[in-house]
Amino acid sequence: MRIDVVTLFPDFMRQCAAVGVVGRAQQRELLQVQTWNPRDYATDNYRTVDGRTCGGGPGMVMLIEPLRKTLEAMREAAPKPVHLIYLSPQGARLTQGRVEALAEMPRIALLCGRYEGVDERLLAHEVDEELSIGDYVLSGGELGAAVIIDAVGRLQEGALNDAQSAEQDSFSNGLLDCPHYAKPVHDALGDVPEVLLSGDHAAIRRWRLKQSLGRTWLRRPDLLAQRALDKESRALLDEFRREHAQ
Ligand SMILES: Nc1nonc1C(=O)N[C@H]1C[C@@H]1c1ccc(S(N)(=O)=O)cc1
Repeated sequence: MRIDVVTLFPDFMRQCAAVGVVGRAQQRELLQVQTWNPRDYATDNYRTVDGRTCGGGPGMVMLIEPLRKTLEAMREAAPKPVHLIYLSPQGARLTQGRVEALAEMPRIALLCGRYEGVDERLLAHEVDEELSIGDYVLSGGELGAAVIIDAVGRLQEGALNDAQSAEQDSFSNGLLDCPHYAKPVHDALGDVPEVLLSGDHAAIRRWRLKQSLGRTWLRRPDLLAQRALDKESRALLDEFRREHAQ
């Protein structure tokens, strides 16, 4: 998979994509992250990429022309058609479901706004999708781009080894993940739950599912409402609720 990033801070984006699982995915050529700096496509002597917002008021807006030239060069750099995503608080909220869909695409591009954002005409003409990582305003879209690169990059086939399997991740099955423990079995902070030491894999699976259901019920009931539960899950959640009520 190829991810192109249009950003005024290419070094920052390259560093974000160079570490950990995503960095390893790039080394294994499972993922390619390519940055494009609109300042390289500004034609005036000052390499201007922003302008005053029309109608007055504070703040600057990213100009059309440098971005249009940047996107043209980005599209021409590789034959694969590109799905262009703009990071903004006005976008649809990023979810794991959307991450999984994006991870299946051969090529996406991430447009990172700075200042007050990007000229609306450029957005209307060029952007395929607007996504938000949360209901707050950042100083740039780069952190949103980094989130997408990480969430999508780790899902590339071969990026995670067995110990890091994505299957158990929170949201991978629409539920929050269960709690995890490592040695020592006994600690001043408490003991590892007995069932995890039992070697009874069926009991461990049931315990983990019950904990996932219970945590989701306690912390994110909205996720539970979106999910049909099978007979086993309903029974385990009822058990968790009864124990929680005691
Ligand atoms: N939240 C976010 N999720 O992804 N990106 C986020 C973000 O805050 N980006 C900000 C730098 C850029 C920006 C873009 C658009 C607007 S605007 N005029 O639409 O309000 C304001 C700020």
